[in-house]
Amino acid sequence: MLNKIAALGRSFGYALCGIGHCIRRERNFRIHLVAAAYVLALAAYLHITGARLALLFLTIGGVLALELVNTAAEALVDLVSPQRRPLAKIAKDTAAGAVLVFAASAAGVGAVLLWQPRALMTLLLDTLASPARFLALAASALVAGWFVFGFSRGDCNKENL
Ligand SMILES: Nc1ncnc2c1ncn2[C@@H]1O[C@H](COP(=O)(O)OP(=O)(O)OP(=O)(O)O)[C@@H](O)[C@H]1O
Repeated sequence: MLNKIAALGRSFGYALCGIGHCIRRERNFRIHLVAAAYVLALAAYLHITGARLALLFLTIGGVLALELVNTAAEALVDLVSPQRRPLAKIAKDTAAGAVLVFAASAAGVGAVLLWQPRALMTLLLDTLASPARFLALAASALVAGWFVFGFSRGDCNKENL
C-alpha cells in the first residue's frame, strides 16, 4: 500500500517536472501563463463566477495542456529525427498549429466572457487617473516581460538534454 502511494507521488512528481521544464525552457508556455494571469485578474475584477469562470478555467487549462503536448511532440521529433526531414517538419508544424488554433479560440472565448464595455472603460479610466494603479500595472508588465523573455533556468532532467 505504501509502495503504491509512493509510486503515485512519484508520478505526480514527474508530471510537475514536465510542467517545470516548460516553464523554464518554453517561452510560449510562459506567454500563455502570463496571459492566463491577466485574464484571471480581469475576471476577478469583473466578478466573473460560476459557469463562466469554469469555462475560463477550462479554456486556460486547455491552452496550457496543449502547449505541454506540443513540447512533448517537439522533443520526440528531435529525438527520432535530429536531421531535418519533411515528416519531422510536418509533425512540429502541425503540433504548433494545434496550439495556435486552440489559443485563437481561447482568445475568442475570453473576449466573449469578459466583454463588459462599461466596466472595462471604468477600469481603464480609474487606472489612468490613479498613479498608484498605473504604477502597479506598469510594474506587473515589467515583471511579466522579464518572466517571458528573461526567465530561463536549469532543468530537473538536465542530464537528459
Ligand atoms: N528535424 C526537423 N526537420 C524538419 N524541419 C524541422 C526540424 N526541426 C525543426 N524544423 C522546422 O523548424 C521549425 C522550428 O523548429 P525549432 O525546433 O527550432 O523550434 P520549435 O522547437 O518547433 O519551437 P520552439 O522551440 O520555439 O517552441 C519547425 O516548426 C519546423 O518547421
